[in-house]
Parts: sequence; C-alpha cells; structure tokens
Amino acid sequence: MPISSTPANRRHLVPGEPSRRTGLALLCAVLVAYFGFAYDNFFTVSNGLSILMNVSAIAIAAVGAMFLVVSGNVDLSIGGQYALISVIVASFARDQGGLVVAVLAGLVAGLVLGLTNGILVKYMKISPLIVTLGTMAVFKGLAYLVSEGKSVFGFSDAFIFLGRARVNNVPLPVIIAAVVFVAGGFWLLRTSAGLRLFAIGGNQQAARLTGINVDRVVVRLYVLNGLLMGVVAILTTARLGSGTPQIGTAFELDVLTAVILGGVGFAGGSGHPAGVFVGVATIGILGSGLIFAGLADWWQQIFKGLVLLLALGADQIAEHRRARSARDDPPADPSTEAGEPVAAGGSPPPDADDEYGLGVRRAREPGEVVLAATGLARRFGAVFALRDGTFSVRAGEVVCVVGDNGAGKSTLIKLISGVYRPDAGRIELDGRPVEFGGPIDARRAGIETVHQDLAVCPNLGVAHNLILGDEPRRRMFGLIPVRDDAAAVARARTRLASLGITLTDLNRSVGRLSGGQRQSVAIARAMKEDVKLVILDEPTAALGVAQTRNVLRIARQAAENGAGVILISHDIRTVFAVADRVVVLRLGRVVYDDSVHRITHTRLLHLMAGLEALDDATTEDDATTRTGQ
Ligand SMILES: Nc1ncnc2c1ncn2[C@@H]1O[C@H](COP(=O)(O)OP(=O)(O)OP(=O)(O)O)[C@@H](O)[C@H]1O
Repeated sequence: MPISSTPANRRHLVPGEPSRRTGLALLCAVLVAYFGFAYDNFFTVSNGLSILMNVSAIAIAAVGAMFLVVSGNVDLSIGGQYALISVIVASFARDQGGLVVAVLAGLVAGLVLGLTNGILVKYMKISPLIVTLGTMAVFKGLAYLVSEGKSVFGFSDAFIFLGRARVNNVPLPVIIAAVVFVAGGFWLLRTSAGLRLFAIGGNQQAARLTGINVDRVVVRLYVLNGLLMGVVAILTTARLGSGTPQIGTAFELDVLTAVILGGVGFAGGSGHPAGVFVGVATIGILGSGLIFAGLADWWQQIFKGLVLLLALGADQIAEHRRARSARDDPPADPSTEAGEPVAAGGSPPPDADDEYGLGVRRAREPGEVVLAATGLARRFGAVFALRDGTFSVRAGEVVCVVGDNGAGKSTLIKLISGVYRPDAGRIELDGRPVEFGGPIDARRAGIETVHQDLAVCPNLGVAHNLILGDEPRRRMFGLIPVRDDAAAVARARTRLASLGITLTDLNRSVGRLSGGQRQSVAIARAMKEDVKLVILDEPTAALGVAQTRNVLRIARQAAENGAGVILISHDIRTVFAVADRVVVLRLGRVVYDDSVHRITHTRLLHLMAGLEALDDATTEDDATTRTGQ
C-alpha cells in the first residue's frame, strides 16, 4: 500500500487503519442494480423512502455499535433492549398519555440498560459477548413480563405524531437518524474522544498507560448505546402505534452485519462511518429486495446470516492482509535504522568499551538531583522483592540499573513510577518528598515510563500516538471542540526532531514501523516538555545492533535535553555505551552505585552474578582499565 507523506498543513488525520474492504461497497451497488432491473417498482420515491424508514432504526443503532466495536467491545443485547424499552415506552405513553413522559421513560430505560451492560462488562471483567448474550435473554424476558406478552397500544396523537411526522415529505425518524449518524461519525473521526476509542480498540493497555480512563470510557459507550436504543424504541413504538415484546427480533444481526460489512474490524481499532453508511444501505436494500422477491421470513434470515458470515470472512481476510502488508512494508525511514550516531558536539571515535559505536560525548554536566530514592522496600507475601533501593538520578544523567533475573529491578521501577506503593523508604522528586497513588500521579509529577511492551497503539499513526492522552484541541467555527491534528503534527515533528529522530510520514501506523522505530516513538512520547525523569525498561531487548545503537543514541539525547534517564538493561554493552552511572541490584539491594568509568565489564558481571563480595574500594586496576588514565 502506498504511504502518503504527511503534509505539514494537513488539518485532519483519519485515525485507525483503513478497512481494506471497500470492495464490499460493490455488493451494495450490485444489489441495487439487480433489484432495480428485476422489479419495476424498486426505483420509486416511495420505495426509497420506505427503505430509508426501515433502515433509520438500524442506522441509529449502528452508531452505538460502531463506537463499541471500534473500542474492541460489542453489544448483542440491543434486540432485547429494543423490545423492553418499547413496551416500557408504550406503557407510559398509554397510561400517562403524555409525550414527554413517554420519551423520558424510554431514554431513562435505555440509560439504565446500557449502564447495566457497561458495569457488568467492565467492573466484573467478563467478556462483552457473554455478558450481552446473557442480558439479551434477560431484557427479552423482561419485555414479555412487563407487557404480559401482549402488544401495548392506545397512545395520544401527539405521541404517534412523533413517529409519523414528515418534513418536506421526509419522515422525522429518517431525519433524526441522519442527524445522529452524521454527528456520531463526526465525533468518532474528529474529536479527541473519538481518537481514544481507536486507541482503546488498538491496545487497551497502552491507552490506559497514556492516562485514558478506559473503564469509564467503555461504561459511557454502553450507556450511550442504551440511550440510542432508547431513541430507536421511542421512534418505532410511536410510528407503529404500539409496543410489543416481539419487536427487535434479530435486530442485533442487522446492526452488526451493517457495521462489520461496513469495514469496522471486529477485533477493534479500525473503521470509518462512511463504510458503515454503505453497510447500513446494503442491509436496507437487501431487506427491501427480499420482500420484493416475496421470500418468506426465514429466507430473509438465511440471507442476512450469510451476509454477516461474508462480512466476518472479509474482515478476517482484511486483518490478514493488514498484517502481511505491515510485515512486507520497508521501514519508513531507513536512515533512522542505520543512521550514524549523532552525538552532541560531534562524533568522537568510539572507545574500546563502546561496542555500539555511539561515540557518546557528554556535552552537558549532570545538573541537580531530580530523583532520590532512599531505603525503598517492597515485599510480596513472604518474598522480599526489594529490600533497600537507595540511589539518585541527576538531570542530564543516564543511570543504568542492572541485575540478575529477580534482583528487584522491575519492582524498583514500579515503585518509582507509581505502579506499587513502597512498604518502606521514600522518594524525593526535585528535593520534595512525593507519594504516588498510581502511575497517573507519577506522570503528572513529571516521571514518564517506557514499558518493555512499549505501550504504543499499533493502529494509530505516529502523530496520534505522540499526542494520545493530551490531544491538542481547537474550536471549529469558533464553537465545536475538535482535535487539532495540524498542531498534533507540529508537536510531533518538534518532539522527534529534538531527539534526532527522522520519520517523514507522521500518519503512518506505528504497527508498520520497525521495532527500533516503534521504540523511538515510545521514547519521544515520554519526552514531554515538562518531563523530569524518563524510565526506559529494557528498551533494546528485542532489537538488532543498528536499531539498538539508534535507540541508545535517542536515550542519550533525552538526557542531553535535560531529563534524568533511568535505563534498565541486561546487556552489559548497553551500560558501557550509554550510561553515566551504573546501579547494580542484587537480591533486592543496591550493591554498587558509581560512575561507569570506575568499573570493568568483568567486575560488573561478577557483581550482577554475586560472584564478588561487596568491596567498598573499587580496585585501582579496575578504574585504570576502564578510564585508561
Ligand atoms: N507481583 C509479584 N508478586 C509476587 N512476587 C513478585 C511480584 N513481583 C515481583 N516478585 C518477586 O520479586 C522478586 C523481584 O522481582 P523483579 O521482577 O522486581 O525482578 P527483576 O530484577 O525485574 O527480574 P527480571 O530481570 O527477571 O525481570 C522476584 O523473586 C519476583 O518473583
């Protein structure tokens, strides 16, 4: 797939990977052509309006379903919600007689049902498929219970008018569906909240680490979905003049088919409202055409089921093609993979210990202490993961923390980045004691962590990944708050340039970058303007030599830009290539903390492995060997 470059003045970047299923729009065109030729009355205004009327319910519900599937969730209970809300609305419309009361009852019912689904899915940590399969049955059953299995009718004219009113001969439900669809599509593509749905669908953990409250977003999506089902049920009940528990049978089949047929990936993280529009149109035309053909209900079910299977099959093929093209794509910028190290102040010849040839020259003297950890301890049950974590990091300094497996490195880092609370000891940031209730607190205080699993969203572009959680915004027409992608690109360019990273296409999905480039993006994201400390957890673990060299150069540059850097590594060569100081952990204690110039490879290995007893005085030999002085 050709990758377009990102013009600096592009005002809008589409989030998520393209669906690669635009071919399915053809299905819609073929159906229209076939039914149009086969049946004389198919291409009439009244049939067009009747199709629009019939799909208006699907179109409104498809907006909620699109949001859910993009975020990696699903709601199978919408048919049950449809039936239950319909009989509730009908009961209120009949007994209370008032339009407002019936509408409010429908919206409140939708809100409660959506909230129920959201809470069950998120806080009970159950798969959305299973939860909503269960609630589908419950809601359906309740619809029969509430209505005693009968249709509820006898509404006021005002209520019936809501479903049957026309504006310029266009039914009101069609107009409402169009407004909901356009507003929903705009919200998904153009706002920060919409971008976050794609992020959650692409990598939920990464989204969470950028500070997005994933649970809250997902619960809200289910609530919104319930509200939209409220709108659908109100309009249909008013139009039909009755509420019945049979309504909504196989409705979820129609809606999900439209959404998946329309290119929304079932795995989450991709999709476009224009595709969903085509999906909805296809379902509407197919439904109408099958009625024209005079086929019985069960044939319609069979056809729609087959179309859903076709859509899911196409989704699988599209996923496969996406993965293959990501594998086959050349790195976006070979220069960032094999580029020569650029150290501040020029590139001195690499010394003997600098096996990566970084040629680091410290242009800046370490500044004030940014982080001071004293006596940090943490145990898990009977296991002392960390007994005495005492060390400090200065601004502009790279401190490598090394140690054998189980030495306590990750625990130390998790205490500093707010993942765990220490059992004992204290952390000072810029000379002030701090206590973190969670990672978000640490990030707010200026501590950024690049985790080993990178925590980037592979389905989002470079610029979108860099701004996630702190998206620049602007007001469209001075009124509507939207994401400011031009500012996002500008911010991304500045950030990448400050670290010497050259990626020209900032709209390229991060999943299509090489491992080294992905790591560079993750580090760049951590390098916020006000960052004080950057923690890099094994940043070169899975990289080749050229990529490792590049990532280490970027880590070094982060320090040269003024941040304190903690780098966890198992690789001794990394330590000597990039560190100012090295901290060795052994069995939960700091057993060495000194300049990298005062230790040899051998002694460092011995300390890590516990082969050398703690020796206060670093031997003269060691120091001489390393520094060559
Ligand atoms: N959540 C936990 N529950 C129980 N034990 C834990 C937990 N986290 C760490 N430990 C234990 O604490 C010790 C230190 O673990 P830690 O992960 O901090 O070491 P590490 O130096 O990062 O190791 P590695 O290099 O293998 O990742 C180990 O014995 C580990 O099994």
